[in-house]
Amino acid sequence: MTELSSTNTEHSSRIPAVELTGARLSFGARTLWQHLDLTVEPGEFVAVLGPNGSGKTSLLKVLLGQLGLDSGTARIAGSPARAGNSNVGYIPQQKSLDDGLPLRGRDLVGLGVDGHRWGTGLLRRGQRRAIVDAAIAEVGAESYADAPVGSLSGGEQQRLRIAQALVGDPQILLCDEPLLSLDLANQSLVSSLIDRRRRTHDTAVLFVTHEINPILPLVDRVLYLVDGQFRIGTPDEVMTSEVLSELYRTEVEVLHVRGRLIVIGTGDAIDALGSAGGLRPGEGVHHTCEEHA
Ligand SMILES: Nc1ncnc2c1ncn2[C@@H]1O[C@H](COP(=O)(O)OP(=O)(O)OP(=O)(O)O)[C@@H](O)[C@H]1O
Repeated sequence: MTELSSTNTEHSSRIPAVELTGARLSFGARTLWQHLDLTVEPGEFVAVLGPNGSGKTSLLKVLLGQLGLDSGTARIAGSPARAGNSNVGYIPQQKSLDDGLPLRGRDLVGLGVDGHRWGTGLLRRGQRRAIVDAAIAEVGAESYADAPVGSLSGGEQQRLRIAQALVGDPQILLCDEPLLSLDLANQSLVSSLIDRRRRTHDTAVLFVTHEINPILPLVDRVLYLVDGQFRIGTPDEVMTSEVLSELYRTEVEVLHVRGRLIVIGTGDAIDALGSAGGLRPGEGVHHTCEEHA
């Protein structure tokens, strides 16, 4: 397998937010990915792309300590990946919250406090409230934080989920398609909240998406998974006709149209969305690229 890899030299002396070494994950006879080496530096924004079933969510589950690797290691901020790690914030795939759910916005955010670094039950009520209020303010959700979550729009719910993921002050944020079913304005708002967090707190971001165009200006590197193969590199290294044709083992064309990339020939949802790229010259491309056999 050929893989591209790159390192962010700017941060090279710090403990990586994520380190996967020789990682392999399979279910039964099917190997989702193997020989995966990925180091994500603090403050780095990595987009995880690939067709349905390529193992993107499973990768997040490994980092969340919910799935074990078949071989290799997964480390978060220098320690083995484990469940309940307060260094990890997680924004799960968006599911609309039930209308009748007896939960206010601030209760949803508060769930992120429990079991985190402050320890369950150790916080005084006032401290807990201050932490939750700060997270709500960080995403600008003050005006609806006391409303039942089921009554809120998708964009409002998503802001609260981000607050919930950030309330534990994580060093890494794992996002599973956080823009799904949001309109363009909310996609932009949610992406910029996540981007602001990594810039102000040096939080690393692993962002699973089928739609790279809305986040392309933010992306440092792409991990592109297809049918057991993968490539890692900057968007302009990975999002090319040559690399994607090799990955998909069929002719794939990447077109630059009005500042976006349109990918033709992959036969998956990315085609239908008419996106999967959108390189803007000079943005987020500061890495070197090496090839490994
Ligand atoms: N616990 C499990 N047991 C067996 N197979 C599993 C398990 N979890 C995931 N899989 C399979 O592994 C494959 C990868 O699943 P995963 O959810 O990681 O893909 P994905 O790339 O996130 O897909 P999508 O883009 O559709 O969300 C799928 O074929 C899925 O059915």
